[in-house]
Amino acid sequence: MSDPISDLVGTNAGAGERVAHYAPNEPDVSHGPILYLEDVTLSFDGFKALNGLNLTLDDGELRCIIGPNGAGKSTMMDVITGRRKPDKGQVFFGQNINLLELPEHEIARGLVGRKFQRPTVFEQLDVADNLELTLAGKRSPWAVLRAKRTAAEREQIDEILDTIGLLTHRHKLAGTLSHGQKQWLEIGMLLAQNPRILLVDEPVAGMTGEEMARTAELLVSLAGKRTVVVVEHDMAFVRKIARTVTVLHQGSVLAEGSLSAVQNNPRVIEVYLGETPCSTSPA
Ligand SMILES: Nc1ncnc2c1ncn2[C@@H]1O[C@H](COP(=O)(O)OP(=O)(O)OP(=O)(O)O)[C@@H](O)[C@H]1O
Repeated sequence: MSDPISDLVGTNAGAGERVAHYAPNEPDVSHGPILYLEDVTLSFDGFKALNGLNLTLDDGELRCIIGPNGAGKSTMMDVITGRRKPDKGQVFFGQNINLLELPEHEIARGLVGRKFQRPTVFEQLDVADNLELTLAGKRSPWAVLRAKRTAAEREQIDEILDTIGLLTHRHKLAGTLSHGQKQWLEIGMLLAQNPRILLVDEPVAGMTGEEMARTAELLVSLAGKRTVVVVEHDMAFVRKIARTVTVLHQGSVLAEGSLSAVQNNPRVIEVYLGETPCSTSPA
């Protein structure tokens, strides 16, 4: 009978130690966290956009990241996704995968998915074809149109359509969707790549109140199965979904904890000059 451990590859221990094995993309989350950033610094022409940043995310949590303009939020996401390499520091996925050693395209494949603020769907393809394109890793929209969908692909597409609430829109051209529906489709396209961590940048900018509420439900429903990181300025939305909130300022963590704890933190209040996140109306 085959031993499941011996089917896996990779080891993170020296000779004589008890050896733990992991498949190449399988993070060791036995201690809880799925992402560790330690003392990460990244400078642009001597200016430290990230300055000794420490951040730990637990596997399956939903984390909101807030911070004033220029705090380093986008740069942090660039580092986590491998788009930029820091000058200094460590970035680990689980305890065993050094993200600094992986190119961006490998990180995107099953490890970390990133959704940028503006939706980038294929407007001339229908909703299901958009999902198929990312699911199958097919190289072009033409390949999707030509190739026949397998039963497994159909099942996966249905599951994602159900998750993002677009089952009844499967045959609609993506270009005809509302802004909110395009954002959900793009989240679905990320899900099709099956990332363990989802980074979502300002998901509700430009959405109606109803779309915002559905987006909150969607992101909350994704946590648990995946780790979800939401970078958001809209405090009404953060209030709807927040568990743990991290406040970035000048490239490092200023405060972290429950939303009410960070809102009442004098250093946070000072940084926001009494505006958001402390003076927005209750949800
Ligand atoms: N390519 C770059 N070259 C020079 N400076 C940069 C570059 N990218 C970012 N910065 C600077 O680094 C700092 C952090 O920028 P970043 O975009 O990460 O902040 P942010 O928190 O995402 O801000 P915002 O909320 O406005 O999007 C800012 O002062 C910004 O001007």
